[in-house]
Amino acid sequence: MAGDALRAADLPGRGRGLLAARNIREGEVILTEQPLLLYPASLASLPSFCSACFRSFSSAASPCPSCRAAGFCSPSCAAASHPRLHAMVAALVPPQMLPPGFSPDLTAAFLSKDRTNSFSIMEPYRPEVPQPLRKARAYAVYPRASLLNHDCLPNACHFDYADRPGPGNTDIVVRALHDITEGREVCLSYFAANWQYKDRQQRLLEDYGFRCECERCQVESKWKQDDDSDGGDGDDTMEEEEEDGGGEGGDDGMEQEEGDGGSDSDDDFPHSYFFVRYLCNHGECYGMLAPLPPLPNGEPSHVFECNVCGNLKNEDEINAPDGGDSSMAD
Ligand SMILES: C[S@@+](CC[C@H](N)C(=O)[O-])C[C@H]1O[C@@H](n2cnc3c(N)ncnc32)[C@H](O)[C@@H]1O
Repeated sequence: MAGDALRAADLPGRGRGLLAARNIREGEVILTEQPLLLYPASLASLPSFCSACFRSFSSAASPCPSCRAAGFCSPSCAAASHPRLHAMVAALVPPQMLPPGFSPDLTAAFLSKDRTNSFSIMEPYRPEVPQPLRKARAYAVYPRASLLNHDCLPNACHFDYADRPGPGNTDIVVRALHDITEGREVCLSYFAANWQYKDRQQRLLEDYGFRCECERCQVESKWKQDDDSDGGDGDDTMEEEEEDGGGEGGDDGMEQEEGDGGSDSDDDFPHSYFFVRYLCNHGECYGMLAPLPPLPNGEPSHVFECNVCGNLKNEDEINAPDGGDSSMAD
């Protein structure tokens, strides 16, 4: 598809955001870019992943000769960013000026607190690992993707392919969930789309500093107060706290209260189509199902890919009465 799909704009009450610079087709890759900044999610994650490329180790790691905390999967990674950071800090700042205990890894841990602009690069999905225990291996800030605002009914979602061989494994790929008209804002959901209203609002206020007034929140704010039983969530977008032991889980609450005034009529739950079509029901991954890019002849692919478990689903299965809880990958 020709032409840049996105343009940045100042949006009242939302800071900057990205608008569709032209009509965008469902499944289109609307943005692919390299991180501006990439750092480990926590010191604890360092032994599991290469500290330069963030791929899982397939053989024994070579420890960083400077800090011994980090490890590398190959000589080229060992010569890459992390050792250069040690050297740069040493060259720029005389050792006596460094605060006690300073290390690049500590710096990375501080950077990981910058929650609002970072995307989590998650551990690979494994069905046996419950979503609350799935951790980020790294955080990444991207020049343009970090301008994407949140909507609880997003029109795009992002993919990362951290263990993919070759260059670009930490690039972000943003795809359109459905057709987007020129001029519309392109938004992601900053966490799994099935979170309950109160959990969404709490997270967005506490971690991102705003009260969400999207179309979905306007409807759901009128619903009976959600149960207070869990703060469940399964965040994989703009990054997730790791050190607090998780505490976030895939919340299966398709959330309207049942009984006691709750009703599942279309009037009360006008966005049910969104969850049927775009929420992955494979295992408990709660990822977004985004159509694959359009075919060379411009036709929609009719195949959807989950951005968490990688499951592929035919549109026919999604439209099946049982929601098609099987997959092309199975
Ligand atoms: C990743 S940044 C997105 C880019 C940001 N708007 C900017 O100007 O840099 C996340 C921040 O954008 C703002 N934001 C994102 N979605 C929003 C929304 N739906 N309504 C209001 N503000 C939003 C919040 O300030 C949030 O902390």
